[in-house]
Amino acid sequence: MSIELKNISKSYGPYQVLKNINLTIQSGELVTLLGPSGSGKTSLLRILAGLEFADEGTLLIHGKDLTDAPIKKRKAGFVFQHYALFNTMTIRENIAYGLRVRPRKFRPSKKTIQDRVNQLLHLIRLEPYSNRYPSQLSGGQRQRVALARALAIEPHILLLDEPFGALDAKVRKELRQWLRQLHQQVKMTSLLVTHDQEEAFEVSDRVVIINKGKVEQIGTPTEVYENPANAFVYDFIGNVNQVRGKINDGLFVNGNFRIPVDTLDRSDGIAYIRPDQFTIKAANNGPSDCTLSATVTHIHPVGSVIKLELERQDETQSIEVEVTKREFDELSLTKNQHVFLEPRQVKVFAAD
Ligand SMILES: Nc1ncnc2c1ncn2[C@@H]1O[C@H](COP(=O)(O)OP(=O)(O)OP(=O)(O)O)[C@@H](O)[C@H]1O
Repeated sequence: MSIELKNISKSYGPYQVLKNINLTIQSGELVTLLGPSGSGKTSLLRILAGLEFADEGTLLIHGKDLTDAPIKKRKAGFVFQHYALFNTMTIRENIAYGLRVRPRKFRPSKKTIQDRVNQLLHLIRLEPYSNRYPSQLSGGQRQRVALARALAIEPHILLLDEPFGALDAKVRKELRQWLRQLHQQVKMTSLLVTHDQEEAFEVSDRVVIINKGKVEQIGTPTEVYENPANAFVYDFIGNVNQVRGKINDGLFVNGNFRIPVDTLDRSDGIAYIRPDQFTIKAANNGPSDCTLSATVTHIHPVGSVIKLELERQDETQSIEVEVTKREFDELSLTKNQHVFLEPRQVKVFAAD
């Protein structure tokens, strides 16, 4: 089932939390809303779920206008950060709950419910735990049960609001991989809300970057990482070096560092360069204007990657660079060594 949000806006009193949101989620896609705290992610999810209503705009699910429809009509499965499992029911009973409480007319037979629960227990890999109570499970296991319970009712769409937010880093990582595999099996149209970049990039088909109630960029994780649409996205996604300078006559200038830019407008500008987008050279034999001259001040090996801190020679600014262990060994870099940094990719945006 596809989801289409068209020109969705929402205010609480004078405060506009969502501004003209347009988003289409294809059938079977897993899309993540990623943004800082207070950017409007949960508000958008709640509008989709029918827990809130938009002031303006349209919501279509599988082409059907459900903008003003109540929760029931949307056939959404939810999983929230705080698993609301029923503590007095076993895992099996928890998963079966949504089907068992249906009016008699719509309730599947006992056998059908049992088969569905068995299938879901298998899917979440908790068959041996089916007769335990939630308090006898770990936090990660409980969230898997919450997901099975959401899927039991055969929802048309799945809404996940920081489902792993309350779990520790290692468990989160395991559950991310598990969610990705699970999604490949069930192919349910899903919207995940998170402020965890790694989580968003690891599990999603596409990511929606949202800030102050506005969509900043929509794309695959690779598109968003490699080609951020604007300064906010550059800053928000991954580590980045910012070099502040002036844009004038089609050139961005900061000290001895000059980069041609598309605009002829005069303004302050910021050049963004990711730490892994530098080529380090012992001697400057490239076009000198596009190269930063710097001295190595710190060397931090982090697994197969070496993080370097360097101090520019023409300006007071430290630059972060990441190289592979192999590059590092080939260059035989040492502390206090003077090198030239040639950015392979730089993007300049006018400073606000
Ligand atoms: N019922 C409400 N009444 C008034 N303001 C609200 C209400 N719900 C949310 N807000 C405000 O709307 C803004 C967006 O909130 P929302 O929960 O959608 O953000 P979020 O991106 O999900 O944040 P977080 O990551 O911290 O959960 C916030 O400033 C919040 O205070």
